[in-house]
Amino acid sequence: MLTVRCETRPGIVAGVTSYLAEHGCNISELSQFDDKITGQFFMRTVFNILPNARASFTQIQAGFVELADRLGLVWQMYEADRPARVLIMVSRFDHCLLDLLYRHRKGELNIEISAVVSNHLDLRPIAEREGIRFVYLPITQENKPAQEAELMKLVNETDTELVILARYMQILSDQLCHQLHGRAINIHHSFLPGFKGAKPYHQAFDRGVKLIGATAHYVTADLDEGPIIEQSVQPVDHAYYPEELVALGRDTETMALTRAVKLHAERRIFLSSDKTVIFK
Ligand SMILES: Nc1nc2c(c(=O)[nH]1)N[C@@H](CN(C=O)c1ccc(C(=O)N[C@@H](CCC(=O)O)C(=O)O)cc1)CN2
Repeated sequence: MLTVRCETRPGIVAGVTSYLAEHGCNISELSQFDDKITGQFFMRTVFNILPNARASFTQIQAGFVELADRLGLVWQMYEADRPARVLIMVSRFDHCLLDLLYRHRKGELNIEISAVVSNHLDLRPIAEREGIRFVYLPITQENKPAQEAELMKLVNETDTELVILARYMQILSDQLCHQLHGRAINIHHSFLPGFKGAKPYHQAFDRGVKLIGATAHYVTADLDEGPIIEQSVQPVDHAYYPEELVALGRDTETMALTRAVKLHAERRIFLSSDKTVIFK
């Protein structure tokens, strides 16, 4: 797989596809977007190296540098089926963790789970039952910097590519958000931009909405403001009390988060300033 982003200009698609064809590759998937507002160009290509190709993946990767520099590309080339290494952060709610573990076990998510990290012990049995390392990092205002440093040490030691906040209920510091820029996904239990912060289902009940939802987004220092990846909604009516909205919300949350993780793991998402470009 090859992902590319750059200032838009003629000849990028032709240059890239010609290079791959000349090196004995067959393109099986190609998506592109030319953002006329930002002047940015995005492309994702899936290709296979034909049996009679004279170049190996490593040689194709190395040979691409000259073309990429000439076209001013920001690019990455991957072994398409290499799983993305993820670390899952949880607090006390288990529904998003259980759904991710189930989809992973069923082979629906091309991920490798390096650890489950929590500020509570409630969900340790779930992780241990799956044979996944569980790391307990309780958070207080006093120990937050030290605990976040422990988290980053774990992220680096395990070569984690994506941190998933699966209803993790502590606010990450600005420094940690900067360190995890573009590689931390949170599930917010409302249809953003509505009902930010804590207790969105009670806010929804008080407002009398007819739809509730959940939003998976990249984590930024601005709470619930990160670039949106996936949203899911469900119809409700006057008969849904807050506890019923919470119960229904478990469906929208798991659906939005799992889809977002799948899109990230398949390298289908590009960050474009404070928004996303996604090739589904
Ligand atoms: N820097 C960020 N950190 C986190 C974000 C984010 O968008 N940016 N999202 C949250 C998840 N979340 C909403 O989706 C959320 C979680 C917790 C709170 C909150 O007020 N927490 C209290 C403590 C609550 C507790 O201990 O149970 C607090 O931290 O003071 C608001 C929103 C995850 N982190």
